[in-house]
Amino acid sequence: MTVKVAINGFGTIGKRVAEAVLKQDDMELVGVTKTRPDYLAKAASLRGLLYVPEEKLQDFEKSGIEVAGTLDELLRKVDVVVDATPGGIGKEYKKVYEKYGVKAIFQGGEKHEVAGFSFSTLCNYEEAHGKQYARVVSCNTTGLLRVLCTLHKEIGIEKVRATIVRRGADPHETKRGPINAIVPNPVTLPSHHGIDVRTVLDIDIATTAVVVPTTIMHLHVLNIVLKENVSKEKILEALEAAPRILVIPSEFSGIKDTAKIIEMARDMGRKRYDLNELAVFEESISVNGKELFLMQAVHQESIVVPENIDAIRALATNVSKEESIRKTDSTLGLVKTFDDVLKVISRFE
Ligand SMILES: NC(=O)C1=CN([C@@H]2O[C@H](COP(=O)(O)OP(=O)(O)OC[C@H]3O[C@@H](n4cnc5c(N)ncnc54)[C@H](OP(=O)(O)O)[C@@H]3O)[C@@H](O)[C@H]2O)C=CC1
Ligand SMILES: O=C(OP(=O)(O)O)[C@H](O)COP(=O)(O)O
Repeated sequence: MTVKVAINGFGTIGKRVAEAVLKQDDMELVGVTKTRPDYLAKAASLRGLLYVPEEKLQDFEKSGIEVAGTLDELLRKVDVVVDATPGGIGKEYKKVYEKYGVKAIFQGGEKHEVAGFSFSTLCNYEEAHGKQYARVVSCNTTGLLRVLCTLHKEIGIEKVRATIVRRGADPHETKRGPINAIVPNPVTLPSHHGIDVRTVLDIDIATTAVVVPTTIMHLHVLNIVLKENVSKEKILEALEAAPRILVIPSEFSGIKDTAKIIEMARDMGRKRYDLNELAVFEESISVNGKELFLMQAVHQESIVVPENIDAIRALATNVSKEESIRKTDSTLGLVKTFDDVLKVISRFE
């Protein structure tokens, strides 16, 4: 079965999910929507994929950008819509999705209640089968859950305390900051990230967050109390066996910060230097009895893309979790180990 997909909101997340859908042999990208007639709208129009809300038709006509139809027309043609509009707007669109009986996947900027089900592949893929709505949790929550669900399943987690160092803006965002400050975010504790984790995984977790002047990645400092004493080897074994977690051997690789991780993605030839994998610094993993510390980096613009593709399958098909991960990760070219990274980089021309 081919799942017909629409993307409402062709921005940072939407354009990446659209490209990922195009790579799936069991999905068809029917169209994407734009509200502003800019270069991305023009590019989508050249592919015959551009749909716009009815009240915006005139703006596109004036700009000479040809549209394939209205958002309502697009929704009549599809099985699933991925809503990647700015946070809070998806809630308004839900009424339209309901009207056309189309399944919808929302993003982390929406509240859990909008979908009533928050999704993270490694944690709850199977529970999504047959649902009408799902919300792919935000980039930070996706990064946290990849590690936490893996360790909870393998060893068991008693308690998590974490600090999220958030990037100030995405690279294209001109009007955000800070430019020269570290901002408590929020100053009253805890931050929303731990609360968001609990919409998927019922564990004792509390998080704090600060925003810093960088655009490329978030960084998490995790302190996890496990249910039993562990060794560093056991943690490494669990993380290396899990999909979408890339352990970075900082010592010999020379990769000791987020700038170097992004340089690695550039050397790999990743489009827009995307890194769908969660990057865990091997050197940071330290264990004392049941207590584990580690640091990990999240490429905020791309980490949720594989989860969106899995969410489409989980809602609209009977494909198993393992098969969906296999299809998604192989089509998007995800790597499992640092040796795989080296193999990709060594293909330089
Ligand atoms: N950026 C990030 O790091 C991450 C974001 N998220 C979440 O993903 C969601 C989308 O964020 P992001 O991609 O960054 O946002 P962007 O602002 O980059 O993209 C949103 C797009 O939606 C379009 N849009 C705006 N208003 C409307 C509307 N009323 N109807 C249809 N389209 C509209 C805009 O394009 P135009 O108006 O030109 O058509 C814009 O390009 C949010 O919930 C966010 O919290 C999740 C993980 C990471
Ligand atoms: O950090 C993010 O989400 P999160 O902190 O809610 O996990 C996303 O990158 C979106 O962040 P923004 O709301 O600062 O644009």
